[in-house]
Amino acid sequence: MPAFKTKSQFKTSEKNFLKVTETAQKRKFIIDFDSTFTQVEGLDELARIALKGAPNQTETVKAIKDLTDQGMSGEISFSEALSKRLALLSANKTHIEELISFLKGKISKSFARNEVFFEHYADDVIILSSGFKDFIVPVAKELGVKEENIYANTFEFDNDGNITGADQSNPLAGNGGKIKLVESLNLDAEIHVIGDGFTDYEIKASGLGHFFYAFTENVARPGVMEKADHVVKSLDEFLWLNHLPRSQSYPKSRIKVLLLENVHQAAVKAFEDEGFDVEFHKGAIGEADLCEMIKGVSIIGIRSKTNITPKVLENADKLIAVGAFCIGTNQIDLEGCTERGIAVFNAPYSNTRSVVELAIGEIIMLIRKIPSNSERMHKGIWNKSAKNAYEIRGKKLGLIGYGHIGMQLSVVAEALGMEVYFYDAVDRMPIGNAIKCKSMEEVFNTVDVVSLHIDGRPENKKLIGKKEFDQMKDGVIFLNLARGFVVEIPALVDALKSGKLAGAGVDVFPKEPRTNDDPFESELMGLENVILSPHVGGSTEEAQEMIGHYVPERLLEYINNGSTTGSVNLPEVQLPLLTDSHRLLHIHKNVPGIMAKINTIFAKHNINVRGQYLKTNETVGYVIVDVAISYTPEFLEELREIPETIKFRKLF
Ligand SMILES: NC(=O)C1=CN([C@@H]2O[C@H](COP(=O)(O)OP(=O)(O)OC[C@H]3O[C@@H](n4cnc5c(N)ncnc54)[C@H](O)[C@@H]3O)[C@@H](O)[C@H]2O)C=CC1
Ligand SMILES: O=C(O)CCC(=O)C(=O)O
Repeated sequence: MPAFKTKSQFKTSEKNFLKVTETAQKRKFIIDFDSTFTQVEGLDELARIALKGAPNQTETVKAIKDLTDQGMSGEISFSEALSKRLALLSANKTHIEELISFLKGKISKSFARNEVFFEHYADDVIILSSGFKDFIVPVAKELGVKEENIYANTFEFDNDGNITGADQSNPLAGNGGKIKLVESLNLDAEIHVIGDGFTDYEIKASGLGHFFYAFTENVARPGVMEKADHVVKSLDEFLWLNHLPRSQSYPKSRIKVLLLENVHQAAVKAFEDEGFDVEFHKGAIGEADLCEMIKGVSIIGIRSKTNITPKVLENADKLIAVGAFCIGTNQIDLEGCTERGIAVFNAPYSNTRSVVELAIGEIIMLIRKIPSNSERMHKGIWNKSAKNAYEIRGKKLGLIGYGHIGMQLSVVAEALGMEVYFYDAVDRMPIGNAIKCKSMEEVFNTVDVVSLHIDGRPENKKLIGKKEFDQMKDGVIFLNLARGFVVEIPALVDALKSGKLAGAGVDVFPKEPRTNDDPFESELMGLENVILSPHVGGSTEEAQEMIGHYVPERLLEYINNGSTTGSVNLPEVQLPLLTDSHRLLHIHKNVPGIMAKINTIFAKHNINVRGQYLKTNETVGYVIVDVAISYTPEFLEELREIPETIKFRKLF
């Protein structure tokens, strides 16, 4: 799904609507080029290209960059910065050609996705830059800026095409150049200036501009930001503030995404590429801190150790969606999320194989007594013996929980020659030759290896205790790679010490450290033939990368399009792409008569409905309506004010 609308996706009706909603006041938009229209500074890049391979390249490029920064932040005068930079450049016309093609790929992301604005306001967009027309014109024209509206310096060349300086007759080559230039234009309009530098602010300060917007998508200069009427992280924000045609109904740079527990960088990139305001933390966050951090956050990404509790939700004033970058969702108050219309997504199978491989590895290691052998070897003790070491071939594996992981483990274990027995709370079809048992006890009485693969629902707390260990055969191997709280640890310790269990593999614990800097403690530490691992069943590069793509895709589909595919708590709806309409997303309490109320409001306002979708579960209903663009704010307000409304969003 394309993240943003392209120009061609804005049909005539939408453009007409946008025309109607324009303010009567004539506006001109004066836009800076370097680090605003493009992500980079043209002269810095020209230096990099021209000095490629030169012995002093690094120092000279740095010196030029420093001068750019000093000039932009107002530390030295503009003309001083420019003349010093030109003196350091050893560039010619060929380098400019290379620069142009480089800059075309470096147009600021929020500019590139808002071609509709440049098209609509072609007569009113002015590029005003202390850079050089030689490279600005071809790049700005990419978005339809008119050449006659581009004001910048021009290079001077010698006969061999080498840059020798700047045309000094151009007012932009000197101090206060932007002010002089705007003055000369005699613009009879409300002037909005957008830029990242001090000279952009000076237009407003001189009284020639009405508003100054510090543009921080590429570079944030505190000295400039503090002077601004508005600090805008993207062009989307500027367009939204001014009710101008744009590709995002609400600027993504104002939507905060909080990613915790070191989720894969692919996730960070997915949100940053779309312009969201992303905050990333390596560790989990405790309830008290999270209650503060969650304020203003629209999307949160967690793994298994951050608890989204009722108290956290009480503080979640803007939360739209939760992404669990794992399988389990027991750490999330799902009921609370549903009541608040917060969509929860997880990654139901991206790490399944990783857990299965670890379980197989641990079964082999434990049945061969490798942990105790290895420990002795590290102490210099050689004890070569076959006593109580076995093959897994022909042994009986018992699975408690026969879901995604249980089933895949069943297949792999059979391929290695094990016989599989399983018990699941739900009537599951056996895969391969696996044998379904009627109870956990039946499994425990039968097998040589017990492996837990149940989920973390509250009823599973302390599912396995003394009684269950007693039901197992003597000398069994026991694995818990599911959730720590499902096993009574003192009972497990007793079973290991008494020899009832011959060994155990434990990956999950009732109390796990929140970060890698916190200590781990457990009564299981130091016991013979026990493998302890720090909840890494799903922690492989492959699984984490897959999850890092999968979960953001679900979240972005929901945020951008309204689709709830894969949601664990909201009714699932897979929606078509939105074209030439506005989409209204209404989550409401699922009570009798609610649809009648919604439809009455549509009828009263004579709304032209282009598509309607409805799905419900026991608690909530999710209705999505695509409408023609000619509706009124009162219509939206009435929908929002239906007492049963939980959440209401509009997308275009
Ligand atoms: N150690 C790790 O890093 C990882 C741990 N996990 C844990 O593994 C669990 C299982 O994952 P999947 O197989 O993908 O989940 P799943 O939802 O596909 O399967 C769980 C199965 O357990 C069954 N079940 C639940 N309670 C039961 C009970 N008391 N008795 C019998 N059956 C019961 C369910 O009916 C279901 O079939 C996850 O919920 C998660 O807690 C998952 C991934 C990584
Ligand atoms: O990788 C994690 O943080 C959690 C893995 C897990 O337990 C799960 O996927 O449910």
